[in-house]
Amino acid sequence: MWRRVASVSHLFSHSKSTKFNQGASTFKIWETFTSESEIPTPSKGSPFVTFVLGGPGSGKGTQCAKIVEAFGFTHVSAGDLLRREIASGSAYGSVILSTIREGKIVPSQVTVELIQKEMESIDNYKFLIDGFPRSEENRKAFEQTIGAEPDVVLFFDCPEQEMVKRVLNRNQGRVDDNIDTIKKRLEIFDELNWPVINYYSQRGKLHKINAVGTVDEIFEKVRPIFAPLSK
Ligand SMILES: Nc1ncnc2c1ncn2[C@@H]1O[C@H](COP(=O)(O)OP(=O)(O)O)[C@@H](O)[C@H]1O
Ligand SMILES: Nc1ccn([C@H]2C[C@H](O)[C@@H](COP(=O)(O)OP(=O)(O)O)O2)c(=O)n1
Ligand SMILES: [Mg+2]
Repeated sequence: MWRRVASVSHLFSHSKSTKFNQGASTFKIWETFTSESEIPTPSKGSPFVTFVLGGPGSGKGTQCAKIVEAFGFTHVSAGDLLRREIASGSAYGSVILSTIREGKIVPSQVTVELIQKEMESIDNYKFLIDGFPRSEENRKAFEQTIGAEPDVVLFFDCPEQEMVKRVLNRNQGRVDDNIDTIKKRLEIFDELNWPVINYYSQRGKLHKINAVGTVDEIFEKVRPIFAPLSK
């Protein structure tokens, strides 16, 4: 069952009543997950949550688009939600912008609240949460606020040099896609990502994917993970 155990609604003005905290009919926590080759079978009405991890430029967003197409997931990108918040001119926009520009991680309550609102607004039960959790703080905030764990965690493992090359060629006009910010992002990624990876590895939820190769080659490594799910 998904339940909100800590309210962060003081950060944003919206209703406290959510589809995630309305009782036993909603969302299940998968406490154990024993085999890396098996995924839990989702039941209609329960969310199937996949966290998508990897450094900047490792190909998370690109692979998410392929997974959406093949398996009918809804893509929820933490970075996109934060950029949307900046563009909306919200009170938090300028703080989010300066945090991203500095290559740092936005406070977890802000990001989790945005993810939660987005999930609540979507009429699907299969979610890809891209670029989250980027730290143990992120991970714990999601658990505490939403009261759930992911079913599957993908980790796109990519050498730094390749990530830098891809980000510098990304051409999306992002404030963090410059060499100075990338260096900081990679340092922070190196410092904060591994505890999250270890956590999910120990819980048998982690699928580590070598992210070097063509987009299609990488997707062929992703596909079998979700093959048991129909679209
Ligand atoms: N396998 C790949 N090989 C080469 N370039 C790639 C590959 N996957 C993605 N890219 C490109 O690298 C850049 C970063 O990819 P993206 O999916 O945005 O990564 P992330 O979301 O992890 O930062 C994009 O310009 C994308 O088109
Ligand atoms: N969980 C998250 C996700 C993103 N952010 C911020 C900090 C990140 O550098 C930016 C951009 O994230 P995004 O996932 O879009 O970046 P990449 O696709 O990995 O290049 O957003 C965050 O603070 N916390
Ligand atoms: Mg991305």
